[in-house]
Amino acid sequence: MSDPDAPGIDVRPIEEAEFAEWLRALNAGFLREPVVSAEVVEARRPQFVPGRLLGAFDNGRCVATYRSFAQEVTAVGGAAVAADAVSNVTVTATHRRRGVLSRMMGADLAAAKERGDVVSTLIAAEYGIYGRFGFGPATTMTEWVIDVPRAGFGPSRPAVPDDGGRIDLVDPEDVRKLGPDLHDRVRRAQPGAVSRGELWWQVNTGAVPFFSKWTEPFYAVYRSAAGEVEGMVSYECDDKWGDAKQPLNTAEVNWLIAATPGAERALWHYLCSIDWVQTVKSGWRSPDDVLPLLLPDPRAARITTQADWLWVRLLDVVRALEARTYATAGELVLEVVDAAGFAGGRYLLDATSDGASCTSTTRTADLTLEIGELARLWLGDESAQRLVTLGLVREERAGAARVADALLRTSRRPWCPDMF
Ligand SMILES: CC(=O)SCCNC(=O)CCNC(=O)[C@H](O)C(C)(C)COP(=O)(O)OP(=O)(O)OC[C@H]1O[C@@H](n2cnc3c(N)ncnc32)[C@H](O)[C@@H]1OP(=O)(O)O
Repeated sequence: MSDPDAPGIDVRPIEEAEFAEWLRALNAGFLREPVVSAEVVEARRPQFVPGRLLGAFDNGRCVATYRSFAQEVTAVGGAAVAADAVSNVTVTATHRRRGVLSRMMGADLAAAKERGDVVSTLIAAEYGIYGRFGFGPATTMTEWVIDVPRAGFGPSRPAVPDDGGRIDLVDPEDVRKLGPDLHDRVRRAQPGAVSRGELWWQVNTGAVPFFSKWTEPFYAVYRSAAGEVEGMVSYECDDKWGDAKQPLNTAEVNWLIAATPGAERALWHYLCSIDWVQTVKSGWRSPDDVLPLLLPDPRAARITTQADWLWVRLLDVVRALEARTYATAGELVLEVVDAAGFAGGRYLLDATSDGASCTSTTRTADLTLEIGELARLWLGDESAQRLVTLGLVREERAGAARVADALLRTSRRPWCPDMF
């Protein structure tokens, strides 16, 4: 596919023999050392799925990369929805702003629609990139830094959960064995969470040399009094000491998952009770994580990052709206505008406590909105009333945004624990 706007630049799915060159271009696009060892190429080879890795080529050199893969994202209520997850998007600096991303994105979204994927998902490097393609920020992420001495646990607290459970350090093999089932349980209960393939566990426990550098983290597992694995955390410490021989370690959480409130509380208490650790960095958490309130003094937790996280592009409004549950019963007519032509139309959402139906309708619309704004509402994170105030949703019937919020919003905010 050559394009009149960028003559000579060929955008197409790559061949497996081009994978190493594609990885080199990926590194160059992310401003990382533009070389890839044979070992890393082999470690990443499972990511090569025919047709799902796009590249742009100019004079035989790869100058842009784009990868999509099959994923499930959890809708409100727990249904797993088929997603086209987008990652590894780069256009080399020499070829930027000549429409190369637009061509790759157009081809991938069309293929995803054709396959029957309900949504496309991604984590955006920069806020301004993906809105034009119909994506909307559907979840938010918050990072906290905890000043451990100020948190108020005191030095005497043992790291034994107060509910009869226990915490043990385990090895990477244990994580690969115990993690997938636990994660499956967690993500199916968490709107906005996404599936993790087998490769995720290998990469994140150092079983395959995916990155040029790897530091082995600590892994701790929480088991309930009944012996069930209910929580797991991966964290690193930096072995820092001050001039006056005072311990100044930071424990930085790579990821923490918990299937029960008891496991969640116990793992944070554990992290805040490790001798020598003065600071705990929470990693990417839900904006309404209970973390600060778990501390005797919640002010010891300071927010260091708060930003958009999972972006969603609805490809099939009917299936997306029927997949989720609703807080109450009600009807809403949505005029959805989608310039790309994938999912626009006027839809009647009829929600009951037993499920919802969504059908094309000719009834007068209650709300008019772009497809990306519907993505913000889909997982319940954003408020239709706020979007009306922002001029991003138009109320065609007075009070319709309030009805939308009553139907769509959730008591806990959606969250995607993963970067992909
Ligand atoms: C899911 C992920 O992988 S996120 C990672 C994204 N990658 C990066 O950030 C790496 C560094 N950046 C890049 O590789 C490139 O600049 C990309 C991929 C962001 C954009 O690629 P390009 O080929 O330059 O984009 P393209 O020419 O198709 O741009 C289309 C439109 O998007 C706009 N746009 C592109 N990038 C940005 C940006 N970072 N911020 C705001 N607008 C942008 C362009 O201005 C253009 O707008 P227009 O149609 O009004 O003229």
